[in-house]
Amino acid sequence: MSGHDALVVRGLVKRFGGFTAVNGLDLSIRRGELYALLGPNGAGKTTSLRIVAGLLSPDAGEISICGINRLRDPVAAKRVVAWLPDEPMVYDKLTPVEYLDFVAGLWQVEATVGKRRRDALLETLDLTRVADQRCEGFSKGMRQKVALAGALIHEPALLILDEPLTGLDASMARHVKELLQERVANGVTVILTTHILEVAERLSDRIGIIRNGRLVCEGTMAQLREGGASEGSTLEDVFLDVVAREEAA
Ligand SMILES: Nc1ncnc2c1ncn2[C@@H]1O[C@H](COP(=O)(O)OP(=O)(O)OP(=O)(O)O)[C@@H](O)[C@H]1O
Repeated sequence: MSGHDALVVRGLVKRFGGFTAVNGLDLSIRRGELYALLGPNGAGKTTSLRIVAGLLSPDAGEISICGINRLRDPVAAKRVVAWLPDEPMVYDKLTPVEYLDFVAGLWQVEATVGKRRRDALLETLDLTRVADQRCEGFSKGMRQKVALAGALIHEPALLILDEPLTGLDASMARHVKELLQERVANGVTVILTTHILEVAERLSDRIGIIRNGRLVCEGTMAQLREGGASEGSTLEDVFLDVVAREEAA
């Protein structure tokens, strides 16, 4: 495995009883890349990424995160990765400031550094005006942004987001997209799943499509078009074409 890649996954398998949700997944994602992992419902995206984030154990396979073996050195791997689920949990009784200070403390971020990062994240995500209000009255989108700030406070090298834009209004979605692009410009690797294909098309450097727990197609938008789609086709056209071809095979 290459120590230079943000993520290398080889032969990943996950079974739930007799059902194989991830079936020999291979992925290589470079540092500083924004990678969109797409696939139909139930394709195995969340399961695969939960394994990478250390929340599930695989039945087979190898995972390297920034050169760290995920399975052999889980504590070191956990320090460089952040996982944001589609319905993140934030503590209702805490304010965003208290929540971010708490998370920074868990990661043992030095206090002045943590405060600087916290204030910058609150500003970028347009949360400053609610920074001292308890999260209990917050909308889903606001909670998602607080959780995203929490995921970033220890400055992970690899950020994995499951459906980060679902349920966000246009302005909130823009803040999140800008934050992700800014992180990627600074060398952070971002992997996201989304069913909003225009977002994947516009934001990502590369796109992978999985079906039945396997990678069936991967590349830049230009490369995906070369794979048979007509000139000017959108990611939605490519995606539907790939899935239809796989189903027919
Ligand atoms: N804990 C579990 N127990 C049993 N089956 C599971 C479990 N978690 C996931 N699965 C099954 O594994 C398959 C893959 O699920 P997963 O959530 O990874 O798909 P996904 O690609 O993220 O789908 P979606 O786009 O709908 O979120 C599905 O058939 C799902 O029902």
